[in-house]
Amino acid sequence: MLRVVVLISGGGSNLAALLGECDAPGFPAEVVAVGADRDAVGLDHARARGIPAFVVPFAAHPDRESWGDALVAAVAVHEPDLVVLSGLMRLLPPRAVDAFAPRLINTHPAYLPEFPGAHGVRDALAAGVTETGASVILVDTGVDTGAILAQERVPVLPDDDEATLHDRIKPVERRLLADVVRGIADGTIALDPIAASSHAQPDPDLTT
Ligand SMILES: Nc1nc2c(c(=O)[nH]1)N[C@@H](CN(C=O)c1ccc(C(=O)N[C@@H](CCC(=O)O)C(=O)O)cc1)CN2
Ligand SMILES: NCC(=O)N[C@@H]1O[C@H](COP(=O)([O-])[O-])[C@@H](O)[C@H]1O
Repeated sequence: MLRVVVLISGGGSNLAALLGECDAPGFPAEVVAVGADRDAVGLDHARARGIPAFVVPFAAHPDRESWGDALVAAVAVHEPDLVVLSGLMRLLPPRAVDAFAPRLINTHPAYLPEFPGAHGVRDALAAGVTETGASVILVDTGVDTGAILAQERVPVLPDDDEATLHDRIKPVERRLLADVVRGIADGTIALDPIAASSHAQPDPDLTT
């Protein structure tokens, strides 16, 4: 059984969907803990199931690296086989990436490398594209520059706003994430340390 720690920042709807997948008989993974960089309401999805929930407040640390070190320590307690960033709205500093990679993945609501960053849905709308997507990637020291493990196109409709488009993207994200976690657990997806190496140029902002 693959031991998974999920990290979030917000409502955790994608976490809730993964928890539901884990309930299915034969699903080869279990969420053993959920963490956040702030007091995220989504942690209640874990608490309601008796799954350990923890907060490592970014604001409580003098800099990103020290926050990252504290996060690594809090995650390591749970001895994960895989760390899933599912709505963690905080860039991990290089030491934290290196502590977890290549068993570190992220879901993003865009068809990477299109629209990376904190506002992928908003940016797709602003660009006026007729399609965007969802992606699951390995996490490296860049911003959404890791190897792509799964992605799928999602249409943008003329009357979409950020909420309606994001609501169309999320179910695709959830399915892709479940498929990737299942694939990692059953060995059909190999997390290649080379592919996951920090080949990206570290984002200079990551050390602030
Ligand atoms: N080292 C990495 N860490 C993280 C990555 C990554 O690719 N490399 N992905 C993010 C998730 N994400 C996009 O998928 C993302 C989230 C947040 C940001 C960002 O700029 N955050 C700001 C704070 C924004 C805020 O407070 O609202 C920051 O960290 O300073 C960019 C991309 C997870 N971590
Ligand atoms: N760049 C990172 C990013 O935008 N992540 C996105 O935040 C949402 C979290 O929703 P949730 O808290 O309801 O699961 C998800 O769509 C996730 O892909």
